[in-house]
Amino acid sequence: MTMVLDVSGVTKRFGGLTALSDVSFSLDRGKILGLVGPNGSGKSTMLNVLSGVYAPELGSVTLNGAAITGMAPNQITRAGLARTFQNLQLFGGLTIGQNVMVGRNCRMSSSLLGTIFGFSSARREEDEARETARTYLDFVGLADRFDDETSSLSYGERRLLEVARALAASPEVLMLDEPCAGLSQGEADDLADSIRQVAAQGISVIVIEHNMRFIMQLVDRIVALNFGQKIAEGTPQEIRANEDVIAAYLGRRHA
Ligand SMILES: Nc1ncnc2c1ncn2[C@@H]1O[C@H](COP(=O)(O)OP(=O)(O)OP(=O)(O)O)[C@@H](O)[C@H]1O
Repeated sequence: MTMVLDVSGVTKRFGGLTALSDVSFSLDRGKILGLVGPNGSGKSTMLNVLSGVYAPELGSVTLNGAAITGMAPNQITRAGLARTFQNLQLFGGLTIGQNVMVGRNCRMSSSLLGTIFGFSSARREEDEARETARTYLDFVGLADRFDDETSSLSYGERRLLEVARALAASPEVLMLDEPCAGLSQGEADDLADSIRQVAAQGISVIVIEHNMRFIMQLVDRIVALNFGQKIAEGTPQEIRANEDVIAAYLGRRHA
């Protein structure tokens, strides 16, 4: 097994609130990890730390052995971590294909001027980005919609478009924040198939999701958080039977 991502002792505070407290876990190449926990347990904060939105007060994150803690989000994407967002973040004024090409931008060296003045190197890169975008749109079943307006997509299709855009960055680790929100069970099952194919290509995946059926059938391992602390880690079967996890979910529901 090759470890790709190592999260060690991460603590993140917002004023007096400790959103993450000394959280550690690691992720091997081509494996799928589920991050679960009740509302407010720190899942999104962890994704935001990993993707560079927040710098942690303590702890470190390494990707292939190199520290990425404290890097800016665009540097982290270039280093190999790409993500989708809980609240969709698509560009409404761009076509579906252009939205995916934006995701490829971090791998392009041409300047905007080069593109505007039609330099041949810029044109080549743009052609390559277009091809990459087509490949990933095909992967999520949207290839025939390349030139359509983003607004023509259903909510579920927009989620798939976000996944295609993140994949266009050629990540080593793909992070999905509640990818099933707004999807039908059928669409969620199709998405699970696509994520398995992503992992089979050697890309590691971290997924936050409240849909437990989806998580349990999809992931290799689960890290469970509660009040910012890691309370359990194990296979889906182990987590399902873990008393601390059960108590965390029941406790929040009663509260
Ligand atoms: N920018 C912020 N400023 C202040 N507090 C924050 C901020 N972001 C998150 N928090 C707090 O940190 C804690 C963890 O929040 P986080 O969003 O990471 O939880 P979560 O597990 O993703 O929850 P949910 O499942 O509801 O999305 C919560 O108490 C939340 O209110």
